Amino acid sequence: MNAPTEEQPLLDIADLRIDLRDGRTVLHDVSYAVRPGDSLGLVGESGSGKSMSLKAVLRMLPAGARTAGGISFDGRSVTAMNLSELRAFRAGQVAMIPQDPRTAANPVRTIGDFLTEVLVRSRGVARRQAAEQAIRQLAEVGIPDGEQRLRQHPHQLSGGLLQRVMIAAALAAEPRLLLADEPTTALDVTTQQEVMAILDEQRHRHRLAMVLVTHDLDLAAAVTDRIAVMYAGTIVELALSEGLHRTAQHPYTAGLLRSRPAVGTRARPVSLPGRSLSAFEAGTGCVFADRCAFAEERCRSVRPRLEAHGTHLVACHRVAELTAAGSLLETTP
Ligand SMILES: Nc1ncnc2c1ncn2[C@@H]1O[C@H](COP(=O)(O)OP(=O)(O)OP(=O)(O)O)[C@@H](O)[C@H]1O
Repeated sequence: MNAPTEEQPLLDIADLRIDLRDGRTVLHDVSYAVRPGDSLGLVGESGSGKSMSLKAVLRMLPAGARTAGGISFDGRSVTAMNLSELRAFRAGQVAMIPQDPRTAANPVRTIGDFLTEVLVRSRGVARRQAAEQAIRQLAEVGIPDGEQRLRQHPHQLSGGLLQRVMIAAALAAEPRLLLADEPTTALDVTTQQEVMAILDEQRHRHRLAMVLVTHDLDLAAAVTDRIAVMYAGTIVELALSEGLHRTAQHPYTAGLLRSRPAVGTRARPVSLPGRSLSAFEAGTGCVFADRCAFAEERCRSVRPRLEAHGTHLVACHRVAELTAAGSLLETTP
């Protein structure tokens, strides 16, 4: 279950909880670790807290939000960093790949300005040298005509090209951790695959750790080592990505898998009943109890903890009996 290496975690999240200014809890009991070069997918429906948990790492939460629990990077507490430490952490250790490159890019500035700004301003690199470096970085993400691209504005590039520019910009600062929040959802399907392949290749080449937020279990399984399935502000299952589509142990993970169109089978997707809850809407019991076909009395009153079951971590009172009979994906209530 742990990453194949015994290295210390680069990012270590322990019992993270976030309450908004109005008192609503949006994240609770979230723990995971990512080691250097390791990648984790945070998967779940809308509102489950995936983006919030990335924003917490960067300390970019909505004003007035309160954080409890630990977020440490390379052994240092992110929550305890002062402003200049935080600025250095954001500029040099961690990079965010945005969801929609068009919203993230400044429309009036050239791609060249965007890519060279950090090098010229913060690192004192000469403009010509910074441009040459930017051209090399563009080539690395599959943009061969960099010299010309540097003179262009964001609207002159397709969404796919612009997202490659964002990846090049993220890598320019030589970060150790990439945070990617639905990095391909704003792109068309074929472009999505190309951009994801480049991100994956670059991540491996530079041995970067990555946390990838997505609602797409198959995408997460293809490019991450482990997957944390989130529901209502918490992790309900954490397991190795490989084989998760066969070995899901939490009823929510199984439901997510059943609800997606599976390539190569005749099985029809079956939607999860009801709607996804946010953390503050969940009661005292299991966060998934209202939508779970297997829920019984204790599931509605006592919250299960995320505990080891085989090679998975699972938060379900009934995990042992549900999985005893074989694959949960075949089990009907
Ligand atoms: N800026 C904000 N102010 C107040 N509440 C917010 C804010 N951003 C998110 N929330 C709330 O926090 C909860 C978690 O949202 P979050 O964006 O982390 O979910 P998500 O899993 O990333 O969903 P999506 O896939 O839609 O991005 C939701 O209930 C959401 O409404």
